[in-house]
Amino acid sequence: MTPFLDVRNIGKSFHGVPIIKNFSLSVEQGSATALIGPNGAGKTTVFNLLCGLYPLDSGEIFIDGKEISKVPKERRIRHGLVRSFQNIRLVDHLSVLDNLLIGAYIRTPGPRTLLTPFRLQPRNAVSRQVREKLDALGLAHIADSPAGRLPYGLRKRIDLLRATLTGARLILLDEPAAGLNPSETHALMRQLRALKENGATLLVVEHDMHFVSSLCDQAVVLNFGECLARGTPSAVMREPAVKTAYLGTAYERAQP
Ligand SMILES: Nc1ncnc2c1ncn2[C@@H]1O[C@H](COP(=O)(O)OP(=O)(O)OP(=O)(O)O)[C@@H](O)[C@H]1O
Repeated sequence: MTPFLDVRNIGKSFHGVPIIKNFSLSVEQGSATALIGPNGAGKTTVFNLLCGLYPLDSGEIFIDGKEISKVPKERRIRHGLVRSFQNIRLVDHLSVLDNLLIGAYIRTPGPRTLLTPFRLQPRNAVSRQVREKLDALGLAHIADSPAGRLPYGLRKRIDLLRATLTGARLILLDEPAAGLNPSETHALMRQLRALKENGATLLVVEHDMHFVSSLCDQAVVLNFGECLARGTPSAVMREPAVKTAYLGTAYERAQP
């Protein structure tokens, strides 16, 4: 089976220093993969390369069998690639519904539709569909609230819903659980699992290994820009090389 995301031997240097070295990654559709590793390992750089923020020095990236290595960053969304950032990027003074309409209208761009989110045209079928999506998450009651007034956990979920409304098929998540309390984490987890069940493919950078184990089918460990281990989250965390990378050689010496 062709992987949905196929990253082949990518490399990137900054100022002559190799940061990502011959890194490959294969992700099946409808699965969740965690990209983990110690600070400075290169996780964010891999995300930036996937999004097209930096050009690749070497290697290729395919989404659903199509090469996107040279597709400009703003066009990658057409291939179903979206990124949900750790710092939420909602428009605070707009309502939840209007924020979501911005996501939904990215699927149907054009001068006429671009005006619609800002109430310059009558509400239409898209708005009804977006309300239904909110309702399905049990969030219909916040549709008309200004996004900026919501608690952080709800803003996070709206940000994720907006990303999915763009027609996203591959969602990159930057530390989704950071800053959430346990009940917010649980609600976000449910939303992410539902996305997976509906066929979305998730790639997650996350330090919370409990979250990773609950959500992800595979974990890929990056260290100094290279793949150190891959497998199920629990299997990779048992690997001595991974423990050493996270905790230093002192950890290994302390083991019986
Ligand atoms: N634009 C850039 N120019 C120069 N060096 C960079 C650039 N982006 C990243 N780096 C360097 O690349 C290395 C990897 O950084 P990156 O942010 O990808 O790591 P990370 O695994 O995401 O770390 P963390 O978990 O701390 O966020 C670091 O040494 C960083 O300083």
